[in-house]
Formats: sequence, C-alpha cells, structure tokens
Amino acid sequence: MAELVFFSGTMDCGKSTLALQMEHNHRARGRRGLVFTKHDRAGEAVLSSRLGLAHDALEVADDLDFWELVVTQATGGRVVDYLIGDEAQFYTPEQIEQLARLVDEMDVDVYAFGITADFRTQLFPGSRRLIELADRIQVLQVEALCWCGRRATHNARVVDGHMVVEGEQVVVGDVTGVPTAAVEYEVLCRRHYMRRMTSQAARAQAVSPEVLPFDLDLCPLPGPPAPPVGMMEP
Ligand SMILES: Nc1ncnc2c1ncn2[C@@H]1O[C@H](COP(=O)(O)OP(=O)(O)O)[C@@H](O)[C@H]1O
Ligand SMILES: Cc1cn([C@H]2C[C@H](O)[C@@H](COP(=O)(O)O)O2)c(=O)[nH]c1=O
Repeated sequence: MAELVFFSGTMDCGKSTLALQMEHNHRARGRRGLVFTKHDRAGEAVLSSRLGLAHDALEVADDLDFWELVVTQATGGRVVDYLIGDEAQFYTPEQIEQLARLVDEMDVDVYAFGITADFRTQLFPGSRRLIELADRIQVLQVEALCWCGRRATHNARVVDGHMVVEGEQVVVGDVTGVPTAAVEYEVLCRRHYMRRMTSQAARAQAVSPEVLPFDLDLCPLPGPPAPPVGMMEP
C-alpha cells in the first residue's frame, strides 16, 4: 500500500542526501518516479546535497498541480510509482493535499523531505499540512549538532552576524559557519536558540572582559571563615 512519508529534521541533517539515496534505490529496482524540489540552494530544477551529489528535478511552482501532472503522465502511458519531493516545507498546503490524494487514489508512494519550522520556530505551511496528513513522520537519524554539542533542534537565521527572529519566512541560504554580511543559518539546541546564543555570540562572550577572571589585587578573594566565637585557634 502506498504511503505519504514526511522525512524531517533541521537544516543540514542529511535530508537531501537521503532523498537522493531513496531515488537511487527505487530506480535501481525498476520503479519509475519523479523528483521535485523548490528553491534548492544550488539553483532551479536541481536537488543537491552538501555531500556533493545532485540530481535533475522538476521545480515546484506555486501553481503546479501534482495530481494533474501525474494523471496526465498516467493517461499518456507513463507509470509513476513514487514521487520524491525535497524542500517540501515550501510547497503550498493545497499541493500537500494533492500528494496525499495521489497516495490514496493512484497508489503512488510519496516521500517528502523538509524542515518543519522556520527561524522563528513557526511551522512552514507545507510542513504543517504534511504533519497533519502524513502516514508517517520520520525524523532523520543523523543529528545536526549545536555548537555546544547537544542535538540541534532549531534553525536560527543570522544576519550581519546577529541572530534575528523577525523577517520574511522564506530566504534561501546555507549553514556556512562563516559569518558574512548576507543571510545565513545556524542550527542550535533549544536552550541556545532561546538565548540567541549562536557560535559567534558564544565566542564573543568567552573573550568578553565581563567574564574574564577577577583581578585578585583589586578584588581579593575572601579568606577562610572565622572560627566560631569562643573557640581558640591552635
Ligand atoms: N565534508 C563532509 N564530509 C562528510 N559529511 C558531510 C560533509 N559535508 C556535509 N556532510 C554531511 O552532509 C549533511 C548535510 O546533508 P544535506 O543532505 O545537504 O542536508 P539537508 O538536506 O538536511 O540540509 C551533514 O549533516 C553532514 O552529515
Ligand atoms: C530556517 C529557514 C530556512 N529557510 C531556507 C534556507 C534553505 O534554503 C532551506 C533549507 O534547506 P536545507 O536543505 O534543509 O538546509 O530553507 C528559509 O527560507 N526560512 C527559514 O526560516
């Protein structure tokens, strides 16, 4: 029986890599599929992974109708067994409903890949609909890590070196790790997301004079506690 599966995780946790692997595995077994993406960092109509692999893909415009497209293929004699959809957070809720219909009425497997929440921790509309409709939600096993070593759960947006929590929901970008003037992203654990503590902010705080050790000459440490009244020192 066909399934609608939502593979989710933070940015940089291997979703596109897994999408490419699944495409490879299904095709290797003779299944016929279509690959989609939207706003991939590498450009239009390509599904790319940070591991260096890439695959041609159909770019999902807002007016693309998945149902119409697959039905047209099928009536033209081109069987579609499965769909791979990367960057699915950017799909419209209506498109997610079309994908669910393809699973239920055309027996097409749909594997959607995407982040759930934006840089403000709010669900993308496409991801929200996937969470509502998917047969299964699979959180990726490879964990992206916060700079502190904890599992990263949140996607932070960094502009001019500072984490921001206001702005357009969609700004295509990468997790470069190199502060630039442009928009970039950093994955963080919840604790550091809430404190707006990016790796750069943590480094800056570590060398800030406010947290340097006290100058002991100016601020001597207290001595040992005085003996209780009535007791003589030996
Ligand atoms: N040089 C590298 N060597 C090994 N693994 C890498 C390298 N660069 C990236 N990766 C892996 O690729 C993952 C990102 O893959 P990608 O599919 O692009 O992520 P996503 O689509 O979730 O944003 C990283 O979490 C890391 O595991
Ligand atoms: C958090 C967040 C991300 N984006 C963009 C940035 C990237 O182009 C993609 C995520 O791609 P990845 O393969 O998962 O790394 O989404 C955005 O537009 N808005 C956001 O809030």
